[in-house]
Amino acid sequence: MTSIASIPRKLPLLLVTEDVLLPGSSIRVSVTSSANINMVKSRLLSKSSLSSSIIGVLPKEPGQFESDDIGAMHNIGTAALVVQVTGTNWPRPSFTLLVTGLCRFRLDKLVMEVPYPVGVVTQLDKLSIDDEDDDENPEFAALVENFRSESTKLLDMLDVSSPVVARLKKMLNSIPHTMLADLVASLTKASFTEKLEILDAIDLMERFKKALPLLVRQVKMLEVIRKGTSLESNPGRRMIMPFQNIADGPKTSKRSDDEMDGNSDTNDLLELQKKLKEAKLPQHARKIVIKDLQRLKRMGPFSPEHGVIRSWLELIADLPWAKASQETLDIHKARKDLDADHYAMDKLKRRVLEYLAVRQLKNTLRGPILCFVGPPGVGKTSVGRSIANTLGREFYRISLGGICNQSDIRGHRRTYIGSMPGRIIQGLKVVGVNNPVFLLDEIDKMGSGIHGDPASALLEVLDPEQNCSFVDHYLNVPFDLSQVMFIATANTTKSIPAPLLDRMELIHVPGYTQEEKMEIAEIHLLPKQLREHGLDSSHMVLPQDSLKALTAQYTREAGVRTLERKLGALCRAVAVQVAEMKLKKTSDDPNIDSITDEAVNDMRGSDTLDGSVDVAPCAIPPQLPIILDEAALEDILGPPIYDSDDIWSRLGVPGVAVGLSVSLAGGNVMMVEASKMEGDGEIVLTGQLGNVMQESAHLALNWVRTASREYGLKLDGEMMSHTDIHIHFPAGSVGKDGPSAGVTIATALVSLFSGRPVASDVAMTGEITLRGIVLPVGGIKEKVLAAHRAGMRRVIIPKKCEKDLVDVPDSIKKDLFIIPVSHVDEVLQAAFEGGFHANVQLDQVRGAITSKL
Ligand SMILES: Nc1ncnc2c1ncn2[C@@H]1O[C@H](COP(=O)(O)OP(=O)(O)OP(=O)(O)O)[C@@H](O)[C@H]1O
Repeated sequence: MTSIASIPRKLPLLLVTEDVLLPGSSIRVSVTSSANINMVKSRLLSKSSLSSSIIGVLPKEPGQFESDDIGAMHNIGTAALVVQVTGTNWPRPSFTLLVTGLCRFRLDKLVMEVPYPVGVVTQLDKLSIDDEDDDENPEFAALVENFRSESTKLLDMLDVSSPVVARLKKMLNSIPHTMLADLVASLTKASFTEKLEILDAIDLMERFKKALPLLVRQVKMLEVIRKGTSLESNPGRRMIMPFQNIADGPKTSKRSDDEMDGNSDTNDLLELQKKLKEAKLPQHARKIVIKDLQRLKRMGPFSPEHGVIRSWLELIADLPWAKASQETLDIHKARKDLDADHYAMDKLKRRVLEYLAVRQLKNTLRGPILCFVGPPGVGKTSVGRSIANTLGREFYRISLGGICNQSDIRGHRRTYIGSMPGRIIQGLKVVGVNNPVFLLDEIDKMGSGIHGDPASALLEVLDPEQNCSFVDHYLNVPFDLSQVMFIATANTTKSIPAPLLDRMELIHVPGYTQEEKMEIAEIHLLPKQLREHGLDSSHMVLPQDSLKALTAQYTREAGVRTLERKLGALCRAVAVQVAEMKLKKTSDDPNIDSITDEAVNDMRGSDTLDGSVDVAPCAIPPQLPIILDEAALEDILGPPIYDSDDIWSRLGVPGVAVGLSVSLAGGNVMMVEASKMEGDGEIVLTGQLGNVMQESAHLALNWVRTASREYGLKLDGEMMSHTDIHIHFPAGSVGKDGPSAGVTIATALVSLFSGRPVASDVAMTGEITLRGIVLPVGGIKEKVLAAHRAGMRRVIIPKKCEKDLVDVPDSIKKDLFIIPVSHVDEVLQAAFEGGFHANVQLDQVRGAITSKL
């Protein structure tokens, strides 16, 4: 049976209420309690050695099956080999184990109780069969003899076409008596207590004495049935399957509790059948479902496939095959709703309305999938939600960030343990209608692993030609997704696979200006936060100056998510004060209707509150509304995190210039610091620069070296060979790349070698060539906004990017002096106070080059 000589001293324990496993026999155990599930997951599903498949099966009194109560454990159990694990993880974990008993053990002590019990055990039976106990005791010998002859009778009455019976029949005389009693007892129909007594009989003689009456009873019962029902004509119906422990005999002998179980199972099945009927399945699905439902009815509840087929049928019954929300598409209402929910975002709103208008006219969903691209917190997800609201459709967000398997979209095949449907089908089950708005969030963050590319599965989902018959691997029946409206969001388009990108219409949602953020905070975020904290404007006022300080000094982001969080923190602080005031009033006058004690407790995180205790004494109770001035902000949120002055303090030193960059989080100002020291002519670049940025730094240095004579810089070959140049980009832990810092590095170097500081109110962006020509770069709107946020007055941009300024709000353009340039010389003229004059002859040559561009 097994090649091991002894069982491990420590065994993970499986608590079984359904049956008693006797050594030599096999049973199926359904695993549903949390301790047993934990044991299966951590011992059986994750390990594969033989010793990890040996577990201790401990019988547990049937009445206590709901709990994992360790106290209810029996102290004698059966060490068992787990032969098979089947089951599913979805919709809830449920496994069935096929276990074969090896030998008895005594539980000495528990060494672990959670997440599943592990005990130190003493083996009670031998595993080897060669050293038989001698049968010198005549009484014992007679008992065994009697037992063998009754066993022969029993086997004679069983169906020999069963391989198990045939094998036992052949082996009966050679089965050692140490195993005989257990083996034959497991064939008989006996109660839990009767079998437990056999398990507890450690002494062999006692074991035979306990097993013999059960055997005799079984033989007699079969004889009666045989006579009464002329079973000779149909012997096959009396089949007993020893290793499956279905020692039921003919159907007529079924116990009444079994029948009850059967009935409840039948009721469940009837209910499932009814649900399936109501689900109005399409013809192609109905055929498959009927077939599987028939199979399920024929199957016993312990069959390994039972749980799998049942979960699948339940999913089919829950899916919205024919259920849809009533759509209410009214362009005027849509415009109103979008305006009411979101400030600014004009371009996005316009495109969304166009999209909806075309849908209304054509009455179809075919067309590009809208993809909102922009930094975090600019409202991409919430616009998706507004679209669903205005259309009267259900909204469901599918987060794609980090998924890297095709099965996340398309599901696992049903043959896998723990298989489940993909996120699309799961979403449909949750919303319960077949025409929701699905927001595919963070489509740019999908990875690609060894188990297939999720992007290719998504292609099928988004393709109107194919998605009317989308096949999820788990469902394995086509589902029509053509009524689902998909909207995607992304922070960048760089990491979206080209075929997916091709299928989507990109709508860029840029970051907000300081003023826009303040408007959004005032109109949307603050009222929302007040509402969520049970407050209103009669409790709290945030003056304009405080709001300005909050946006400028406590947040630095393209969107408004941190701003919303900070407003939430202010509301929480005010809520505590208001609650305490009300509580104080209540304790003074119990008739005053007040906020509940629990609410105050919640806000303070305190466990108890019994009237007089715990209320922090308010020296002077604040007057309502509480006005949050800048000092109050500092009290609640701590000192300002961003000081717009810090950038100024580092300027005004030769070798420092301010550049502009864009990241996923929006635009940023970026300092470039250059310094020189004695050395061997090396150039050192620090600040986690990518390859393109490093090349750009070398290029800028070479341009400065070439142009040094014309600008009168002390930078000849002799000097360079004794000088090291260090260029640093602060915020060294943040990776940076791209060519757009070219002009900033060149300016910082010219400033370093000329000893003249760059004007402190100038920020710049642009790529340069070896000849000093300034090339266009991306992200102009974000960069200009970042410069404005940082308090810069002048922004140098490549001339070819002038057209991108249309996206910059007029209020910002009015505040800034934007200088378009085509050559580094123009950059230098603008960047240094009073300009930076080159030699006239070279100026003319350069003028000729740039005019040709
Ligand atoms: N223009 C706006 N008007 C009103 N509220 C806004 C606006 N922009 C953003 N918000 C609010 O900011 C919060 C964050 O927005 P949301 O979660 O939609 O951002 P997102 O762009 O989807 O971010 P992510 O890329 O991180 O998913 C929401 O509460 C949203 O209502």
